[in-house]
Amino acid sequence: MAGPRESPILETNDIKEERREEVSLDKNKPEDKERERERDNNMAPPAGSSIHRSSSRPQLDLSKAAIQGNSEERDPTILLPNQSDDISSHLALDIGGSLIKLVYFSRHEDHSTDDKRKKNVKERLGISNGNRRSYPILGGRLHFVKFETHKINECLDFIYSKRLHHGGIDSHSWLTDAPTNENATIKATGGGAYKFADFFRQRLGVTLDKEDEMDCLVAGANFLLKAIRHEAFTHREGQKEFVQIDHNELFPYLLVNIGSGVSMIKVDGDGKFQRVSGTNVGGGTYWGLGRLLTKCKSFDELLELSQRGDNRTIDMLVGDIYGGMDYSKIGLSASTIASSFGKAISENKELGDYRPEDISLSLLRMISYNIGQISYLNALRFGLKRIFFGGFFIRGHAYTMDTISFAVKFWSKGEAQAMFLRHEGFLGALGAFMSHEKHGLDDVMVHQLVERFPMGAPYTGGKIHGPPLGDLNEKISWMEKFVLKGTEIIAPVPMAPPGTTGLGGFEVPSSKGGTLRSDASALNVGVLHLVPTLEVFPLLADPKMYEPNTIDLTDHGELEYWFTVLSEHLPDLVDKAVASEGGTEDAKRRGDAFARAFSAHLARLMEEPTAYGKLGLANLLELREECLREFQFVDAYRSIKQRENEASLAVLPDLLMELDSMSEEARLLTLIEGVLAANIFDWGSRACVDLYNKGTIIEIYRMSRDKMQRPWRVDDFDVFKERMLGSGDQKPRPHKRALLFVDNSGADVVLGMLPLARELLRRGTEVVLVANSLPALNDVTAMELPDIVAEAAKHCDVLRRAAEAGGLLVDAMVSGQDGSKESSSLVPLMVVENGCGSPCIDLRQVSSELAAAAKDADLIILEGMGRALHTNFNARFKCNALKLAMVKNQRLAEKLIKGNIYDCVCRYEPAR
Ligand SMILES: CC(C)(COP(=O)(O)O)[C@@H](O)C(=O)NCCC(=O)O
Ligand SMILES: [Mn+2]
Repeated sequence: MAGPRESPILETNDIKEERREEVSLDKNKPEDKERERERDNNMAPPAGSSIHRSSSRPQLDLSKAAIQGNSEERDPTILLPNQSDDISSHLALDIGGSLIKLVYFSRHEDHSTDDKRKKNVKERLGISNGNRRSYPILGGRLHFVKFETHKINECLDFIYSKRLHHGGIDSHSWLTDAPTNENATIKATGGGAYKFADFFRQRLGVTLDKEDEMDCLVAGANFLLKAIRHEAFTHREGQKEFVQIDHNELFPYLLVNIGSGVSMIKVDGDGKFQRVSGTNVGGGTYWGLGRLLTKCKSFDELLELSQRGDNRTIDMLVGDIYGGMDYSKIGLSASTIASSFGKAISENKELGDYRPEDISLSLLRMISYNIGQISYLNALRFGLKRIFFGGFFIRGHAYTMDTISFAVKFWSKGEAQAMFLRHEGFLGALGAFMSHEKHGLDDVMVHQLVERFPMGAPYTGGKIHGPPLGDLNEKISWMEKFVLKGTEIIAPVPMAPPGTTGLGGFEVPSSKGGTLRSDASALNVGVLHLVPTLEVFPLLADPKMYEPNTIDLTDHGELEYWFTVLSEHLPDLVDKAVASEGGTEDAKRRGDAFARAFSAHLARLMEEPTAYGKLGLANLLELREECLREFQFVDAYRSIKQRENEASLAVLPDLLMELDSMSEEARLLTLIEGVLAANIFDWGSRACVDLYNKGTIIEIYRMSRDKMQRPWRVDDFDVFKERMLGSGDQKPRPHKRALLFVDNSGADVVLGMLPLARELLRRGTEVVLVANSLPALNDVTAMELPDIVAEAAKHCDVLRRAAEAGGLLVDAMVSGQDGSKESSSLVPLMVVENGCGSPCIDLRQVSSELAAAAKDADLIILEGMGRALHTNFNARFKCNALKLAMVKNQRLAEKLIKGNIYDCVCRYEPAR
């Protein structure tokens, strides 16, 4: 492979053009002044971030960061207008004795278009930053990669190929056209920051800016524990359980970092810590001794071996001493290790007589127990109850974690708790990254980070093929390669070249027979997307207690069932996706790669459900959409959605006439029935898709409505009706504002939710239609809704006036036809995006637009299985809430409502 100096620089002319445009912004030209002003107006600082620009040190300045881009785009952008020229702060390194850990930040170019809907909504909702957008994904991402230290050249090649030493090839920004800055610095910690300083200078022309290792470890751990929801977990008897850590109760704790050696640090706060102990018996000891004793070629190989080992052949157990008996008086079972390697003294055997597998396991247990015990003693010394273990010795290895947990539990008699970190090996590197003054990361909140698990690796066969991470063609051929090999893929997230350890490589032999998987240390850390505009939905009654998922996938039967459902749905989904892109050869290739990638994710999760953090059904459904987007399927159900919208809009006038002829009470019931009946149009449900072959949309809609019979399986309609219409002479005050979380396109939104919205508007309630930011199945998106509303408004004065008042019909030429001239109130109808691209909704991470709309809302209506049943069924709100859905899955119906497929849920819960 070419050395760093000779590596080609990957750059296209287009990129250069765009950069030039940005660079040429001339403050003296009037049009440029205008652009600059607009940019300033459009980009408000992310909520809660304190903004300073450092005077001299390199930094990643997130102040006035704005998410921009077109929602059709794969990688929308975060624009960092205040980013200084020196962007070497994109990268930080932790160069340890065995491994180099690398954390880097990437971002993407802006291609924003102005969206009138957004501007209008923001004006109405009083959001000042007129152009701030939120997406489930965006251009600001933190990546985690590692290399073996003795392969430092690979690390340098990687840094060079991605141009991380002076900005990053992903960051097609106005900043990166600069030639390599000879004064560029890279933050680095670990002993190698000293040892390899000259090497980095010679090879990359950069200076390593050294940061203290302990400072970095603590900063990294504190960041992870505060900013990432499912970071810490316990591990007992092979079971991982994520622990929710309250920020206010985080300190003090003991941080045990197990690298080559071991450090034990008492952490009392941000930057407040003391190294209280350590041990020289650590990861280096295991690897060093193991290498001598087993002839293994790598740490991971040694760990792999241990998985097939039996330490009883070497360790002296209590039972060996007590004739197979427990020593129960002091609480020791016969299987307890009395003396590690103790059997070797009493037997007349040579090294070659022992199996390397057994040696490796014995060694692993010896070192893990020892570390667990010393950690416990130090926790005891300072009265600490929580011990977090980090460092690459652990490598997500179940046996290691179980052994350490056992030691801590055993010696503390259950008083202290051992916890592990998903990003265990990256504490130092993250801390070094954070050490850049005011790059904004220290202000990041849990809800602003979204972790994604892309296939993403551009590497095969141990070589960097470039272009770097994210290139579609590379990904596809990478997936195809595994077809040719005819191998089962069960580790979908390799992110570093095989030959490095931990994160990657299908090439690494499996611990389980012939299948290919990432090595034993499968770390499963994804890419962290920073989305500063995400917020917690303000109407949640108790955000800390909120759990979006209803179905618990830790139940293995449940997990198996949903995996089968999703796998069986896959061929049909691929057909739709390929057809949506014109059925071209390219689309077929991508479709195939998508199917493989998603199956690989499923298989990986089936093997280890907690591999990507806590797993709920919503995560699985979202993963599928994300995976489609990764292979650039913009909207698989586009044409189905269009067809169903048109068919439904054609019958809307008749429905509205029918409704208008009814009494108030009958109308409300018919409207709710209509919503439930129309929720049958769900292309994610196997049963429903089978139904669609049996008739036209309108026929199915009629059939569904005809079958509506009260009482529904969950039926709170009468309570809702009372709140809406009152009882006797008492007329209740109308709701001020209702948020309607809409679901599917076609009849669902046109014949179900829009007529309900119209009723609310008529009663003087402002209505906000809340729709997806990005497509998911046949769900309607916020981008599509204004056109649908405009069409509907042609047949309805109420909708037209409200949509005009809400700024939805700026361009539409609409004239009313339904003759319902009554109550010409000017309550607005608005559309906001929810910040999601999934059939479900996690209300801990919604768009700032939705959060703003929620401020004045006193009624929310959640519609559909995804939003009201799979997620949020148990959610409680500060305002009145109505949950409406038809259950289109037999198993869910039985489990959730003890009913049957096509049963309905109308759950009304008054404000808490
Ligand atoms: C994906 C869905 C949640 C979408 O339902 P919706 O929110 O549109 O009502 C639902 O179709 C579903 O759970 N499907 C998988 C189960 C099945 O095929 O029966
Ligand atoms: Mn849906």
